[in-house]
Amino acid sequence: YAKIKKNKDRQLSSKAVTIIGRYTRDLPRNTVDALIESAFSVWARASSLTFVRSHTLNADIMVEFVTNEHGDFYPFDGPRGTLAHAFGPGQGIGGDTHFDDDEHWTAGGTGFNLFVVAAHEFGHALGLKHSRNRESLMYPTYISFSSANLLSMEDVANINALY
Ligand SMILES: CNC(=O)[C@@H](NC(=O)[C@H](CC(C)C)CN(O)C=O)C(C)(C)C
Ligand SMILES: [Ca+2]
Ligand SMILES: [Zn+2]
Ligand SMILES: [Zn+2]
Repeated sequence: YAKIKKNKDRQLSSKAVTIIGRYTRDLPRNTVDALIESAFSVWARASSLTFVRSHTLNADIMVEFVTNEHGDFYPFDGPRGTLAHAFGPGQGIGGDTHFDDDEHWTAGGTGFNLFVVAAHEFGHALGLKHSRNRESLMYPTYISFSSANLLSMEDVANINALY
């Protein structure tokens, strides 16, 4: 029974992801898709989570690039300052992740690394809070990580405590 139960839980830890609205103009569309996908794979590798790309509007995690006031109570603030935000798991806006398109998004080099920021945001979308440790991906300020070991031991322990 325990095995079946584990598998049942495993099914529950599959998340559908839809990217909506205008993509950032800083990067080619397929680069954005690839960076978002690799940000999810950071969490999939460290847990039993799986992510499936969707095009429905009721996916678990809706991803979009927006600026300033954008329909939730957390308007963005122009260039720099807040880079992005994500809502914890739940119905409706739960899990949704917004990137401030007044930032300059990059795949490496000058600007803010979309892969790193997305991995942080998806941590929130999966239910993680901030960490006080600078080596944690869930540290509240942007650090251009070496994408090698993005997750700290604490991050891995925390995601596995949830799923
Ligand atoms: C460069 N600007 C920063 O470092 C800003 N931090 C952020 O924008 C956080 C995202 C980073 C960590 C990817 C917001 N956050 O926690 C979203 O879940 C400030 C520290 C200025 C707020
Ligand atoms: Ca901003
Ligand atoms: Zn928002
Ligand atoms: Zn955060």
